[in-house]
Amino acid sequence: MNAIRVHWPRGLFVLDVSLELPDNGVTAILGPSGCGKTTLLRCIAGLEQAPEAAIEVGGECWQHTARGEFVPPWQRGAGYVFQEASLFDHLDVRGNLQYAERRARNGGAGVSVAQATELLGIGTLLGRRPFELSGGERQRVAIARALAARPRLLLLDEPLAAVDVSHRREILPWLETLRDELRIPMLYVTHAADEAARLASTLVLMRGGRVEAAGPLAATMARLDLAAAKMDDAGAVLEGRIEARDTRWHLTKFGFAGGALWLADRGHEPGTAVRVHVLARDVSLALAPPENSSIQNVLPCTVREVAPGPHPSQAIVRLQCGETALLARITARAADALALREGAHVWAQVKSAALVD
Ligand SMILES: Nc1ncnc2c1ncn2[C@@H]1O[C@H](COP(=O)(O)OP(=O)(O)OP(=O)(O)O)[C@@H](O)[C@H]1O
Repeated sequence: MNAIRVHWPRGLFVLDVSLELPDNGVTAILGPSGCGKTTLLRCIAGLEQAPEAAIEVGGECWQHTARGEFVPPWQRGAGYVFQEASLFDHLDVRGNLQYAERRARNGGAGVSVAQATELLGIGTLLGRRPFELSGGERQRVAIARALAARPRLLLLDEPLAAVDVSHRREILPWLETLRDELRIPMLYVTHAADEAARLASTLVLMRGGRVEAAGPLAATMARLDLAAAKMDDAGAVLEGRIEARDTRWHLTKFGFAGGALWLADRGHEPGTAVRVHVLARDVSLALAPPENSSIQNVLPCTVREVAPGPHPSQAIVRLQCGETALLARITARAADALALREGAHVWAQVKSAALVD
């Protein structure tokens, strides 16, 4: 476990965070603009010196203000990837990676320049200078450079914020590869729930300088007591596998602990482990299995909780579908008409769901 405690009043804004983070996998820090995500990351990296902090990573103390300890950023072994790749323009890609490798600490994760190059698929770019790269390529090089410094912890501050949608699609699979193949814990700052849904195993929700909630991704996303449940992109994350493909209709069957959904086929072979993000606004409810409906995906569920939605006309419902939580956003009038209460049996109609890619 890594322990992070930071208290920093900055005028009207107070960053007040106390977190325990796992030693592996991706922890997403999700929150609206201005909630303190970047300041927290910069404190962990040592780029900011909070007046009251205790930061311990991988058994090393990086800062302990009460004991007067502050390890400077270059001795921390934290890899940092910014929103916009800050590469050295006078060096080619190889030179950028070698620079990082020369500054690598002993004892960090064992990733050589060659491995970082392969993990990010940038072998053909090594001779190019940064101005000869696309936005997505620059960001992949920036991530490889952070890895070549053999970090103990990889800090990613909205690495996809400055790239367009097609480049996001290009970079995300590489981040998944890092997550699956390296044993470096990653802290991934974002304000996009779908990025967190795709990459993270742990979710930290921040609001107004504080941690609103932290815990396993799927369970935290399904909580109705958090502000995130009232956002337009509120939804549940389902983990499962591709079970079959219907090539005639270009559909694929996704099975999870609770049932199965038919989704648009993205070419995954049966057996592939995937995640699906089902937005609450795409789920409607019925008391009996609907007949003659255009909706293909209907799941038997039990109501666990009904809470007010983002607008007084709306309600948000947490459902249990087998072992899996689902969220539905419906009108408050419909919730009343269906007499939805905890324990009620309903049929959830999933209008649309997407593999998170
Ligand atoms: N140098 C500073 N002095 C005082 N307050 C600051 C300073 N820099 C940032 N802030 C304030 O700290 C708060 C948190 O900023 P921060 O950049 O950490 O938020 P964020 O969640 O990363 O936002 P975004 O998603 O927009 O990047 C903001 O309210 C900001 O106005």
